[in-house]
Amino acid sequence: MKVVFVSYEVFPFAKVGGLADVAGTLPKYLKKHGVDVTIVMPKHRIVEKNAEKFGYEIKKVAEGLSVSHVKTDQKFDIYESVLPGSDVKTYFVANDYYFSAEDVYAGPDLGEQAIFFCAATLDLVKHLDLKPDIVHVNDWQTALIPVYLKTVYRDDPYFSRTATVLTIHNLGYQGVFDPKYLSFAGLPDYVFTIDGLEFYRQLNFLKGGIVFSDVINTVSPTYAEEIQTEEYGEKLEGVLRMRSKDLYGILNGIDYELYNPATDRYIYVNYDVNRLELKWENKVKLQEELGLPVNKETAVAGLISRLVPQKGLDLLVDVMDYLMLFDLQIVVLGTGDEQYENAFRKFQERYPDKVSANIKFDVELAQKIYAGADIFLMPSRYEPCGLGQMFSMRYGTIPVVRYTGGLADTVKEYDPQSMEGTGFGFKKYDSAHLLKAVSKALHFYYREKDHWRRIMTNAMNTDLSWDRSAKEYVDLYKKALAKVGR
Ligand SMILES: Nc1ncnc2c1ncn2[C@@H]1O[C@H](COP(=O)(O)OP(=O)(O)O[C@H]2O[C@H](CO)[C@@H](O)[C@H](O)[C@H]2O)[C@@H](O)[C@H]1O
Repeated sequence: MKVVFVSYEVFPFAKVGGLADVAGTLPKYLKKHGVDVTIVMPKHRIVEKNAEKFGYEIKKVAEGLSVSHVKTDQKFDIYESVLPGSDVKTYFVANDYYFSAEDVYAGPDLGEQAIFFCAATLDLVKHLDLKPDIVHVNDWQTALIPVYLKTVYRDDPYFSRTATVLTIHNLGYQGVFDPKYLSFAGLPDYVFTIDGLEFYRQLNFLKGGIVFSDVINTVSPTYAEEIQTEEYGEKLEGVLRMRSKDLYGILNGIDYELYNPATDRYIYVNYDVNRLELKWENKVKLQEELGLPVNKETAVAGLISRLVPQKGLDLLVDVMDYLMLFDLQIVVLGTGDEQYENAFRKFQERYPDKVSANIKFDVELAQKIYAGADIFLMPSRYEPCGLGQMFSMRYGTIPVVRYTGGLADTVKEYDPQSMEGTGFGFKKYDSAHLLKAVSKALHFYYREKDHWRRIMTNAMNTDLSWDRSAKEYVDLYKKALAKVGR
């Protein structure tokens, strides 16, 4: 089975959030399950900058290609590389006007960029003669591809046997633009209806993907259910309910080779489930590096996140002063909305011995926190899957989460009777409940050390690898093929 996997972010070429992790890992595991997969992504400026750091080469394989259907004179080149740690070919759509901003989501015009990328991807597929059985697109930036295929390419024999799969990593980002982009895209007017891409008189790219893809999935079973409700549906619950027969939930995994405390080259000291004492050496080194008082006994809670409303940070901000009454250090790593960046900076000023606010994007420091912290905070308002809690469990760092979406599917409340469970959490979106969950975790950390060890062991022994989920994607591809009569 031939799959073209399309994503706006792919780690390590360019990463902003969890989408990049998935796009940089799932294809490797699909390959292990016999799928012939090729990745396509934009050649963002950062891609070349990351080459040396992450040890890959990138070379031009075609140039000056026109983009079909789009009303533009801009041409594109194709570059090629191989996903590090695998033999998965990766192709890049290169255009200096659209993809040369410092930041992946800056650039001249996100709407035009996405349109250009989607249309160019289909030209790239033909130019390289990739003959895909499946085009697998991810999130709104790539969601127009199924729209193109089911409209202007409808009668093109090259794609007549190609099925489409849309994975929704985050319904909170839909790509909503002025209707005038439709003519720029060269898409027919008839798609601009309530059953198509129209969304409150605007154009909604993700909605296009939901309507036109053969099958759709989200990144956890719980989130697949939640998004069909008003509370989590982000105004798309109606169309998602209409497609519910074709809507699935497949839990993400994490890269077990890259994220392994026994071999991770970014962390201070390697360890595993049988050498947990070494984990605390990571804590001490982390405290030193961040200028916090060094004390192996003190509980350290980490938070690594895009600093946006989705992540439930208002709950944390709300209870920070109370949390500071505990013997607890809090290490934050993130960038995002100014209000949260400033809030955490202020807490660091107010509690310099207890709070370390690292307002930056730093993959190495992230690993050091996953390894060095005792507790990982993830009180999300909603969470399609969440990778942070999985990385932290793999490193024996106990998650404290709000049980929503993928957090509910991956973290199990610890039960001291059965000694089963991998973390602590709460359901109601309320800061008092977060406070209670953190104090429960601290109770076990300080007073029930045997139990704490057991929770760490349970967390580290949980299977969060991609193996299981990659197989589910293969089944999903088969369902998509059945939809096009194959
Ligand atoms: N400042 C920083 N420095 C270094 N690393 C940082 C960082 N800020 C965040 N990260 C990293 O970015 C990733 C975040 O992934 P998540 O899945 O937890 O959330 P995100 O909302 O981005 O992803 C969306 O897509 C994924 C993939 O499907 C879903 O799991 C998730 O629920 C959905 O919201 C992690 O690898 C984390 O370590």
